Amino acid sequence: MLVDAKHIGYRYRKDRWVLKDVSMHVEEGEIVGLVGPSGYGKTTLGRILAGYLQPHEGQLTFQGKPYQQFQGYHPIQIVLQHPEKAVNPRWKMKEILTEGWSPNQELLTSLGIEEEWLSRWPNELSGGELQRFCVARALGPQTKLLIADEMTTMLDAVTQAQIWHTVLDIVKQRKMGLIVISHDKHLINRMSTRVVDLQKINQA
Ligand SMILES: Nc1ncnc2c1ncn2[C@@H]1O[C@H](COP(=O)(O)OP(=O)(O)OP(=O)(O)O)[C@@H](O)[C@H]1O
Repeated sequence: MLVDAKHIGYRYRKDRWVLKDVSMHVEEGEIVGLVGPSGYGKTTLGRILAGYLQPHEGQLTFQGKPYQQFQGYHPIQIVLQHPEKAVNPRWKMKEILTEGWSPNQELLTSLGIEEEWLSRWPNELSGGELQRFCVARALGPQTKLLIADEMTTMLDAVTQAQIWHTVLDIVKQRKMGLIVISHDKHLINRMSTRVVDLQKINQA
C-alpha cells in the first residue's frame, strides 16, 4: 500500500468541518480519480495526502509508516491548476526545474520544453509552458505518488494531451500511484483504474 488515509477530518474554521471521517487509499500502480462537486474538499484532501496540510483527525501512512517530516525530495508530489502560483517568480526556469532533481533531456523533449525557455523568468512563459516545467519538476525518480489537482484544466487540448501522455507513460513504467482530481468526467473515466467520489464518503 502506497498511501492509506483513515478517518480524516479537517476544518479551516473551528465551527465547520470540510472533511469528516474520510478514508481512502492508493496502491502502487493505481490511478485513482478523485471526484465530487465543488466545495466537497477535493483540493483539501489532495493537500493532506501530499503531506502539506495536517489533518485534525485521522491517520495517514505512506508505505506502511506514519507520515513524518519527509526528508529531502518529497516522494509525494502535487501539481496544481495554476502553475504561476507554484514557482518562485525570482528564479529563472532552469533553477525552478532543477530545484529537486535534474530532469534529463528525454523528459524535457517528451514534455515539449524548449531549451530556450530555460533562461527565461516565469512571467515570460505561457501557462501551458510553465505547467510543463511543474510537471517535469514533480516527476523525479523518487516520486512514488503524483497528485494532479486540475493539472491541465487551464490548458489547450494539444498541451493537455502532451502532458498526460508523458505522465501516464512514466506512471505506468515506474508503477507509481496517481490521483487525478478533476471535474472532467471524460478525463476521469479514461484514466482511472478506480474512482473515489467525495460526495459519497465525506461525512462533513
Ligand atoms: N484556505 C482556506 N480557508 C478557509 N476555507 C477554505 C480554504 N480553502 C478551502 N476552503 C473551503 O473548504 C471547502 C473545500 O474546499 P476545496 O477547495 O478543498 O474543495 P474542492 O472540492 O477542491 O472544490 P473545487 O472543485 O471548487 O476546487 C470550501 O468550502 C472552501 O471554501
